[in-house]
Amino acid sequence: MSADKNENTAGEPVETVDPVAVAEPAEATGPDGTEDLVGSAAAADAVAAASTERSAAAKKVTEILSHVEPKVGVAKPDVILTATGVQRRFGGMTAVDVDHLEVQRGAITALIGPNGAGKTTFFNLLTGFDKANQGTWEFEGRPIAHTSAAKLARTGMVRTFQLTKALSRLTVLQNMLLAAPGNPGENLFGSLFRPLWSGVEKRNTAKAMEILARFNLDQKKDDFAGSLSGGQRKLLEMARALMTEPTMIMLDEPMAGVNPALVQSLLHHVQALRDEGMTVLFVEHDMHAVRHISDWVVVMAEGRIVAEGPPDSVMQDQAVVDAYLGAHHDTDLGDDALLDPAVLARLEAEEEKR
Ligand SMILES: Nc1ncnc2c1ncn2[C@@H]1O[C@H](COP(=O)(O)OP(=O)(O)OP(=O)(O)O)[C@@H](O)[C@H]1O
Repeated sequence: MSADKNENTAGEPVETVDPVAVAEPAEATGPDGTEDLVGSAAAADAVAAASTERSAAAKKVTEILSHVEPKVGVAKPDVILTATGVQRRFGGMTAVDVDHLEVQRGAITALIGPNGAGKTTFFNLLTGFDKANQGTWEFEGRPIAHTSAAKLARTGMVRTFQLTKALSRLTVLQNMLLAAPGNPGENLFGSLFRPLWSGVEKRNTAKAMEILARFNLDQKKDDFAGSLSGGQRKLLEMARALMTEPTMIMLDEPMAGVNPALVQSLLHHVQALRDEGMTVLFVEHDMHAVRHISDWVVVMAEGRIVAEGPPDSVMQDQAVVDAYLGAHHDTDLGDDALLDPAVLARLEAEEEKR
């Protein structure tokens, strides 16, 4: 998914959104070089150990979803987000044509599909970054079809953004503060009242540092965001989103540009969001990631949802294999061998020595 796709080339109006989010087109994520998400052998062991155990939250959501029939548009027991009859056309081409989708609260749902399937467009519609030609959708039972991304964030649904060039020139901490609700960029009038603002700033700084520590980025608070590795950038994107204390977090390709040796660590962080009670929806091309952490997978092809269900059964669905792999018969739909904790611990240790 690229930031330029957020723009509507059909010349139709797109709602004004948070300037943090759309300052400039995203640049490619960081180099594939050394990353230090896992700072020590002990930390690597901890991540590996955690990845082998399924959390209570994971087990619970798996149990709940095991009673849901894996068929397109199926009703879920505890829905946080619903989309119905959503269509988005560009000229004569229908990019999105979704009859019905329900997203289960507290689950990690992956949105996958081949290139051009409509994932980005659907994701942009859901998150208030584009307008549908028709359709309705609800978040927490409230209609959100005409709600901007900034307003959505205030209601508890937030999406991550690839770090733009402008944000890369700010420090890690400045990035966090800019993402805080009520920051001076969002409310210039408020920033005129310095004493009032400085109280907010102190609280926001404390909150930012707490979140950065959780992602092992607190030591980097004064570094320019642009100097972070690919994996650290992805963590900063997640950290920024958490500044709004969301109930649902939408992740834009969380594994893109991340050194494969450190994907496991990132996956662990995404799972932790679910384990804390957040609902996660993510668009992703990395099938290992999808298989490993998703509780539910939604597959798009040619604008429509062609399958949905638990990861293992969806990946074996013939319609998915046909639609998804039509053009790429050699695509690996998630070989778990790569996720073997021992292999990963070794890769991470090697990476650390470099
Ligand atoms: N702003 C736009 N103007 C015109 N056509 C667009 C626009 N955005 C997307 N499309 C078209 O809509 C279709 C769906 O694109 P979309 O980017 O949503 O797919 P995707 O599944 O996210 O693909 P990828 O995996 O490559 O990111 C494509 O044919 C694309 O060319």
